Amino acid sequence: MDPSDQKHFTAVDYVIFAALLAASVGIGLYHALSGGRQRTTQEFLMADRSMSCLPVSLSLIASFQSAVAIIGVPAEIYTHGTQYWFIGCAYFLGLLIPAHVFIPVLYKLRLSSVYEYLELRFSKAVRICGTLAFIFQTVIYMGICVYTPAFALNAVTGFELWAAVLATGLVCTLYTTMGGLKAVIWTDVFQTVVMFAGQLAVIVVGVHQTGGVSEVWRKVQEGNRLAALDLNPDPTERHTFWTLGVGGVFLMLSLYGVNQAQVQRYLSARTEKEAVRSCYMAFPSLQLSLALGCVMGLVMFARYCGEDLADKLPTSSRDAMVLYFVMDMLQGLPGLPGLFVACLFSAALSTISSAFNSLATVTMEDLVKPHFPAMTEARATLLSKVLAMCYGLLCLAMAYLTHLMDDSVLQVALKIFGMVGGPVLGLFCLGMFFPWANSTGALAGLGAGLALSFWVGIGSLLTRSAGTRPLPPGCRAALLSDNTTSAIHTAALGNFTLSRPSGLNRFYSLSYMWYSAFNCFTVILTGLIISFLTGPMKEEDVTPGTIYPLFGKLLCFLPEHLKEKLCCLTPLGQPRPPQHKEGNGLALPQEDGTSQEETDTFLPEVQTALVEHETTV
Ligand SMILES: O=C(O)CCCC[C@@H]1SC[C@@H]2NC(=O)N[C@@H]21
Ligand code: NA
Repeated sequence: MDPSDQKHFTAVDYVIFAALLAASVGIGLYHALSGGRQRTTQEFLMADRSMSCLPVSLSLIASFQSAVAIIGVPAEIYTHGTQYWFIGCAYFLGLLIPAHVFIPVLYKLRLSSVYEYLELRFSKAVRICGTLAFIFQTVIYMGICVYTPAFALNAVTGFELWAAVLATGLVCTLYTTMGGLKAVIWTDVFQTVVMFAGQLAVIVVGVHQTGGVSEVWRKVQEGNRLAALDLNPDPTERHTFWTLGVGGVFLMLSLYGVNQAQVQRYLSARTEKEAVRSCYMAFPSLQLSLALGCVMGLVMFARYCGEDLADKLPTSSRDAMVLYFVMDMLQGLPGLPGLFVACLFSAALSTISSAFNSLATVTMEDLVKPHFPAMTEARATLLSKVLAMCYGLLCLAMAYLTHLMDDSVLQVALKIFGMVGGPVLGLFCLGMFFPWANSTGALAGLGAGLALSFWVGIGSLLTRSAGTRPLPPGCRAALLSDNTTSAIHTAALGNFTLSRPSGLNRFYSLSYMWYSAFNCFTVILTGLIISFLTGPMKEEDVTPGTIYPLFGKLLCFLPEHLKEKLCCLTPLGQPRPPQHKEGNGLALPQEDGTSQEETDTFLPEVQTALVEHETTV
């Protein structure tokens, strides 16, 4: 890249970027010195369960909208067209099911770690496996999130790579360690606003500099970037309505239904209704952030017509190109490049802080506290803070590994969610919807799910399965300028049919958008088969409140007596006929027989069961 193309920041830009970091630290400091001053784990990890739905809903967006999406979505649209936008269809069920299936079950159990559910429903071993899977997935994902903004910045502006990574990591560790979940949620709110502002600025300036909306629309149409509804049922087709709209639902459920970072936000809400409302309020913000990313990609296409700017960039990665486009648009408008960089780092910080905090929570609740029940509050809180710091340093190391991957960062992130989040989602579905499932089945299911998902995931990396090659560059204006160019493009389009993979290669070329669904079903199927082979659980052996009567709801048209016969169809929260269970089984009668619906508070018998269970362990 010749020096004339190097984009530079003005002093104003650095001031805006520094102001963002300072504001985040300020919010963290405020929550460290106000309220209960983060002296208990209930406050540090659960925000005293006092949050209202607005900050929770914005924090839900921020947790999984990082620089990966800010850079990755425009790069995706630029390269492959707007097919990816259909993932927005997955947001309906992707948020409705968490709101009406997962939250009602998880909220009433008043957990701190979502993996406590796995012990209540199955066994301690299943809980530990779920926790370890989550830690593995989140540490890798954090690495990508820290590395992405720093790498993109460095590629375009020469901004010192490791200075940016360290700045991000340290600032984030600082305010997360000081202010706990309250600080993380309120910085998420602030950072989400900065994120939207930065993307909007680029779009407005970009459209203006590319000749206005009609000009952008014309070029985008000619470059055939506007994807039609692709109903191709082929599961190896990378992006179709089915892989994005249906496969995407399972991706959303693994994140917004059972991921610790999101569940912790639901559980930090004042009441269950506030938690459900925050899910509904997340919907428009999610659609807005998806739209901003896609429109930014279209404007970028109208500007460069699909060229890869190889002569201007040291790397052919489309991700870096997005930053080049932004600096190209905002150059000469002092403060705006700084705003966009602030937007990029806001996206990264809000995701990384959520990851730190949720990692510290599950490590404390699932791995430490069960072995040190007598630990004092002060020591537990101190240990939580030390953990947040250790995870911060660990993710800087993961950032280094990330730059070894040459795939688009969005693709890598979504693959990780599918490979690990999918099996964990399957574990929770097995537990909530199938009362017969036992812990042997759950462990076998999780093992099968992870084994298969890594086989497919690594297989697809090794075979570099063709997948969908990028659409050819070019807007008609460029084409018409030179007949030979159009001849070359026609030729390129001509042999554009993909070589149909066969046999095992077909298995490896399964679209990464199907990983979540595929792995989820593998876990459920294997889990049920093993459970029936090793003696299915009886309804009365299952801990009260850990089952969601899915079939009861689906078959609500059946007469009551038939439902009773099918055992698991007692609707959620109906008083169970009193029965006594000897031994250390978790099943205990509900003394007062109140329906769970009425009690938004902790189920007393589950509390005693858990304590009893732990003392006998
Ligand atoms: O942006 C990231 O850090 C991760 C990539 C996006 C994760 C998924 S994609 C569907 C859903 N919508 C979002 O905004 N994030 C999640
Ligand atoms: Na974020």
